[in-house]
Amino acid sequence: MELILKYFPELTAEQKAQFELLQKLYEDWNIKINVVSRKDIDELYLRHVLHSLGIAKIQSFLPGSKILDVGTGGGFPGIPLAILYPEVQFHLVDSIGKKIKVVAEVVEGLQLKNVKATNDRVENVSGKYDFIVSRAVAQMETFVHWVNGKVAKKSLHEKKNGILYLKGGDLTEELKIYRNAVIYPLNEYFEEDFYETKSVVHLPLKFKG
Ligand SMILES: C[S@@+](CC[C@H](N)C(=O)[O-])C[C@H]1O[C@@H](n2cnc3c(N)ncnc32)[C@H](O)[C@@H]1O
Repeated sequence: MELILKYFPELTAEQKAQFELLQKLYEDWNIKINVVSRKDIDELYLRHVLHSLGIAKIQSFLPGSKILDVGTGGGFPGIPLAILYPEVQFHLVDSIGKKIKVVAEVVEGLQLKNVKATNDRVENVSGKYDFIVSRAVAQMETFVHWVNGKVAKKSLHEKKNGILYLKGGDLTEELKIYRNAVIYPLNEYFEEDFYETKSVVHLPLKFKG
């Protein structure tokens, strides 16, 4: 928890309490439905919560904006971002029902009012979003195909509407067809070794009506 405060010192008392509660909620739910590995539960804040919040260091979300988290699994990056931005609407989607069950329980435990969780493949989701966030779900080319047509026309943020994807390792090959993709290394924001090879990829997407 200190790790979160180290990089996000301006949390409200409610946000601090919500971030703190995450450990217990995931420990309890993981016993019933395994969504996070044991090792990752022990390092929940380093590997999941802070990593998710890396997106906020690249682009902070404006009140009223809409964010889609594709393949959210147990709720990453969507849930930590929803705690950080209570006035932003988050839609968390996963094709596996038991994962969405955990997400729904964690959302209830935290009393988050800005999260909708849907059990479906993202290809079946309609709606327009300012940004589509994700981690560890698919190669960029497949992902772009899935989310085509789900980006809102008007860009209100500093960065153009599109994808903000948490990726690791060398992305040269994967991104070579996307000349407008920008890689933001997270080791410029977080000093822990875990972030040495991690980054956020911003890929603006054109609106398709
Ligand atoms: C490796 S997990 C990552 C979970 C989470 N994003 C994280 O980083 O902890 C990939 C998740 O993507 C989901 N997924 C894969 N293809 C999907 C699709 N087309 N639509 C929705 N969810 C999908 C899987 O069910 C799985 O929960």
